[in-house]
This record gives sequence, structure tokens and C-alpha cells, in this order.
Amino acid sequence: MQCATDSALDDVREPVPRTEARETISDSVDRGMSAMPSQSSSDQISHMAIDIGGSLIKLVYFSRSSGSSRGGGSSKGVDGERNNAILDGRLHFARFETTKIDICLEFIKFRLQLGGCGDSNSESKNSARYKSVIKATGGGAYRFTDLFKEKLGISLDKEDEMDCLVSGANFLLKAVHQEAFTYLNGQKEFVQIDHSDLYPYLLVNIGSGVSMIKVDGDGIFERVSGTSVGGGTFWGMGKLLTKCSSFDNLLEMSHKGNNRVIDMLVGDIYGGTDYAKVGLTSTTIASSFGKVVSDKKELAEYKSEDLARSLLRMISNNIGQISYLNALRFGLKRIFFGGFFIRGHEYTMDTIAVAVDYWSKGEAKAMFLQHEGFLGVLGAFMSYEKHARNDLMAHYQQFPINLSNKASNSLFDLNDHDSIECSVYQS
Ligand SMILES: Nc1ncnc2c1ncn2[C@@H]1O[C@H](COP(=O)(O)OP(=O)(O)O)[C@@H](O)[C@H]1O
Ligand SMILES: CC(C)(COP(=O)(O)O)[C@@H](O)C(=O)NCCC(=O)O
Repeated sequence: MQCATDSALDDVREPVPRTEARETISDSVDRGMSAMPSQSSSDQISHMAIDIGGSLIKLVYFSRSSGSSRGGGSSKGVDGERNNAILDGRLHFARFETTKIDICLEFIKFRLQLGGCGDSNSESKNSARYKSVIKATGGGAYRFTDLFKEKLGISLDKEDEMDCLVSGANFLLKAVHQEAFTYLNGQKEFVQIDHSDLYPYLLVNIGSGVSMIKVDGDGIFERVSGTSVGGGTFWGMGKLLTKCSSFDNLLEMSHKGNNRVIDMLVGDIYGGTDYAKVGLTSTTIASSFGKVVSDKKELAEYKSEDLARSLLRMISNNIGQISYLNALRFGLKRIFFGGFFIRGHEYTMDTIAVAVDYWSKGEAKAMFLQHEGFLGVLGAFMSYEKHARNDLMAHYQQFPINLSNKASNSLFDLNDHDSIECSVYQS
């Protein structure tokens, strides 16, 4: 049983055959183009940031609309008031599998028009600066430093992953209207964030692995826990156990499956009744995958859909429970979940939310983020304006990325290749 992605390059340093690379990059770029509003060839790309995780690469870059420079913007940094030009344009988002980093490199080369004719005016020099150094976070910023230098001549300016996750989350929670929401009983409800009452909270980032971070303010945080049972576990075990063709297919299958075929329920152990004395209903999962032990069936006799559902349930439940226990450790009532594992998937969010609600007896709240997977890369993007972090509390609307209300609304369903209107301060 193999997934389609098995054909991805194992060793990304091996050059991809040119034709294959061209084909894949044009597919990828075409997909990007079709999702993006048309971009004039004179649009200049500046400010690119990348988050290279264990499973996925997230890319954010700003393309300035031609003639968009406005003077007179000011931001207050630790070194005093600064006057900056304001550049209008679009912020673009893209995502690639880390095993297919060559496609990402081709994409960056295409977008930055690397290798094109040089121009010696000051604007071009400025843009050349952005083309030679990009902000990078995630473990891959270390792992692939040489590859970026060799293939694109780009240096990765590294920013700490936890730092970026926190600044990305704080920024989104403060600057984007309707960023956080709860998900219970199939109902999505947006949460109004009171900026003066945001901290402390627990940020749980479910990427390949899971990091749990207690956030007390801008740049004030501690990674208090983590678990290796995360998104990579779901994806990896899903590939082994099911006939999935992609991650999305695995998620889709989990939607259709019945976990009771695989999981041992309290009722299976207690002859169909609740274990009421300790508050366990007959339908509670007593043992994930536990029913398989007594079945005399081969793997192939199980439906992929059922296996996918049990797996998703087991991992989401476990993360919800560990998150709650950490929130309890520090007396935190709010838990924000991010990371691409969630993918806005109803069943995942429902399972996590129910776990938090169940274990906390309704005391703690699980909240999800519209831009779940882009926290780290947004944090890295914003680190272009290092001092801005100090501005955030009082002047977050003057943060380097300024999203208008209109733009914020269009952020809904922002995923893979997409873009939003925004402006940045150029120091
Ligand atoms: N298209 C996809 N391909 C692979 N994994 C995906 C995809 N979409 C979502 N995922 C899930 O997201 C996880 C990665 O989340 P992410 O936040 O990007 O973490 P990382 O930084 O470790 O790559 C994967 O392990 C997988 O569970
Ligand atoms: C090592 C990591 C921070 C890397 O981040 P990721 O690429 O998974 O987003 C993360 O995988 C993690 O926190 N793993 C859990 C390790 C542990 O606490 O046991």
C-alpha cells in the first residue's frame, strides 16, 4: 500500500531531472496563479519569509504594486520615532511538502526572478537586498542553509521557531478580526479577543510534532511541554495503515469512517452498559485500536476509512488531553490550537474541543485559528521590523503588516496559494 506522495524525492539535495522539475513547478505555479489575483509583471517582490518544518514549507512574500510607495508612515521603535515609507501591495501565501523542497526552490526562483537582468537604480538595489537574504524559521532553516545558498544564492536569516510562532499568533489574535473561534457540537463561533485581556494563554502548535507554549505577552513565553504524537504521526501511520493517496485524502476518509469498528468502547468491556460509577458512558473510547486485538482480521480486511477515523480520533484526543493538563498546570483557561495538522477539519477540531471540555469539566476552552498553519512564517515575516515587536502592544495597527478590514475579511479560507491586500513599512 503506497501513497502517491511516496514518489516525492527522498533526498532533496539530489537534483530533480529538469523536465520533471519544470513540469511540477509550472503545475504548482499555475495553481498559485489561478488562486491569486492577477499580478502585474512590474509588481516587485520584497520581504519574503519561509518556515521550513518537518512536513511542510510555508512561504509568505509581499509583492508591491507598482508606484505604491506612500511617504509619511511612522512607527515607534525602541530607538524612538521612525519615519518609513508605506508600500501597498499583496501578501502571498504558499505551501509545499518539505520532501519536495526542489519545487519550492523553483517557485522562489520564479517569483524573485532570480538570474534576471540587473538594474543599478536604488530601488533595484533595495530589491536585490531582499533577493539575497530571506527570513527563515523552522528546523529546515538550519538543515537547508547550504541548499539555498548553492541553488539560489540566498542566505537564510534565521529566526527562532518558538519566537516566530508566538509573534505570529499574537499578531493574528490582535490584528485580524475574527481570527479565533471555538468549535463545539458542529458549531463554529468566532471569539472576540479583548486585547487588554489576551494573556496568559496556552498556544498548542500541532505540526509534525506538538509544542505547547505558555504565552504571557509579546515575546514573553515559555515552551512548557510537547509531544511527539502529532501531525507527522497521523500522516505517517495513515500512510502505513490505509490506502490514502494524499494527506487530504486521508482526512477525507476519516470523515467517512466509523471508529467503533476499530476502537474498544467502554460498552464493549461492560456488556453494553455505562461504567457510571466513574462517569464513563458506554460510548466512551476505552482503548483506541483495542477492538483489533480480539478480531481475527488482517489489515486488508479493515476499511481504510475506519482506520483513518480511529487514528485521527486517537491523536486528536491525546493532544487535547495533554493540552488541558498543561493548561491546568499553569491555571490557563484559554488554549489556542495552531499548526497545519488541523486544516480546519471539523472532526479534528471537534475531537480536540470535546477532549478539552471533557477533561476540564467545561472550565477550559479550546480555540482554533483561521491561519493555523501560518503562525511561524508570519512571525518570521514580521521580524523584518525587529523593533516592531515592542510596538505591538500599544501600536499593533502600525505593525509592519497592516491589514485593512476588507483584507481581513478576505482572509477566510486562506490556505495554500492565496494572497491578501496589505501594506508594509519600509525602513
Ligand atoms: N498537504 C499536506 N501534506 C502533508 N501533511 C499535511 C498536509 N496538510 C496538512 N498536513 C498535516 O500538517 C502537518 C504539518 O503541519 P505544520 O504546521 O506545517 O508542521 P511542520 O512545521 O512540522 O511541517 C503534517 O504532519 C500533517 O499532519
Ligand atoms: C521539534 C519541533 C519543535 C519541530 O517543530 P515542527 O516542525 O514539528 O513544527 C516539534 O516537532 C516538537 O515540539 N516535537 C515534540 C518534541 C517533544 O516535546 O517531545
